[in-house]
Amino acid sequence: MSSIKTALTDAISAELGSFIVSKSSTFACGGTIPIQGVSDTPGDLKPAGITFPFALRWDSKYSATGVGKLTFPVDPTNTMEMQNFSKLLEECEPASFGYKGEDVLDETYRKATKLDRSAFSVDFCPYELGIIDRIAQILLPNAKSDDGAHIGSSTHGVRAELYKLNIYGAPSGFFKSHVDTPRSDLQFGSLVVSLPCHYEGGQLIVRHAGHSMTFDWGASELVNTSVQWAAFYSDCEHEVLEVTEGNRVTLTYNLFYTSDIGELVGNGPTMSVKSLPLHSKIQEALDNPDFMSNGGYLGIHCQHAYAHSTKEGAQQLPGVLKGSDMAVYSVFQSLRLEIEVKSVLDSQNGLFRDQYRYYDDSDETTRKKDLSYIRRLGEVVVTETGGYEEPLQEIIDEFGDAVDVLWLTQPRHANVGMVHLTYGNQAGINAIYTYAALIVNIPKAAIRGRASDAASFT
Ligand SMILES: O=C(O)CCC(=O)C(=O)O
Ligand SMILES: [Fe+2]
Repeated sequence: MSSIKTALTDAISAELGSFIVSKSSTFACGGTIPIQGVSDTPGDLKPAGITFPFALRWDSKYSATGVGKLTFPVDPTNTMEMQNFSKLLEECEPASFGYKGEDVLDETYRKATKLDRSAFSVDFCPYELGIIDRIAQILLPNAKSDDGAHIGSSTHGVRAELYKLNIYGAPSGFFKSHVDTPRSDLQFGSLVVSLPCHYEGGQLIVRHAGHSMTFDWGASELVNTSVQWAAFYSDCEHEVLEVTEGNRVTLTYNLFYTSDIGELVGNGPTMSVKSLPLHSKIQEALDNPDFMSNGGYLGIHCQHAYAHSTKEGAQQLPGVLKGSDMAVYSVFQSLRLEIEVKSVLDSQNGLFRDQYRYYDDSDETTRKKDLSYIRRLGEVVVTETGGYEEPLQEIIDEFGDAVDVLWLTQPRHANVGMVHLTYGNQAGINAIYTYAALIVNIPKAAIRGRASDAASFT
């Protein structure tokens, strides 16, 4: 690789690195909604951003009517209400969690109780209170290109689906670090709503790419008088620390994309793409005829997980790119470079090392390079071609195009993207992982600045 190319690539990589870090801080958001007044009058207008006390009702075997009722905020001085609260605690069941496709009960991993949504109803609506609009603004940036068109030619809204009521009680309710299992390819996140009721501990910690956000609702003086909430991308690791006093009562919602809702919502913070240092670093490289003079591909592995190997998941991309992925996509798109989300075969785990290398004649120094195997998104490639423990060239060739990609970041989230037969001691089926990545087509120096005429991948 020429030294100019190396210098320019390093400059882009460094800038891209800090850009991803800065944009990676958008992975969770939260808020507080005070509860005021006592109005139960239908049609009484609630002032914006404020809600009235609300009731939870549940199927109760203790109640003569078959229905238990508790009003939030819970008043600890009201003996009747405290009795209702005790009944609720007794009638909740142990909460399981998903592990390798199974529902598992294991108190060393999660100690909490739950009511399924079919067993309760609650007079609380996150849409009415603006929570869902806020999530759409922050977590779905709906990036726009220069001409104002939405990326992926669609705008996305948020649909929140009530999932469970959970109680994490003292002395030791908790949920160890995990990621949530998406319930469909359209699920992108989770919303947790903490109902007003005294407790301590039980901090929710959400992590992504070296950043972490802590929601310590129990420590807030508003814990008794406000609804507090947090939403985050499903692929972000999170945990609930031990509750040391009281009961932490939450509603959880699964968050889904809705597609093509026009211009009604989603006009969240728009980035001024052209003023970004990353934009000028790439422009500088493109202006230099010695940078990738014969054209080629730049690759940026996605920082978030996507359902990139299913048809439904792939149909949503690139419109549903999250946080920093959408930001990076927008920068390259604003430079009028052809950029696509692609499925990349895992070539990092020594599978192809040494076997599949070639010499790049265009470089003065003959250096060995790894080829990347790239394909459109949306399906698991199944081949009956057999291999030994390690996949052979002919298997890999069935996956897609072998391309020389200049990678700027490391892979992160793997999906099974290809399966093939194995022989050896025992015949079987082997899975090869794929990663979702942004692949940018850099035109030859001679035609840069004009519309790219580069061919796209198959
Ligand atoms: O209660 C919380 O803050 C988070 C709960 C959670 O992670 C879950 O239900 O999957
Ligand atoms: Fe979770």
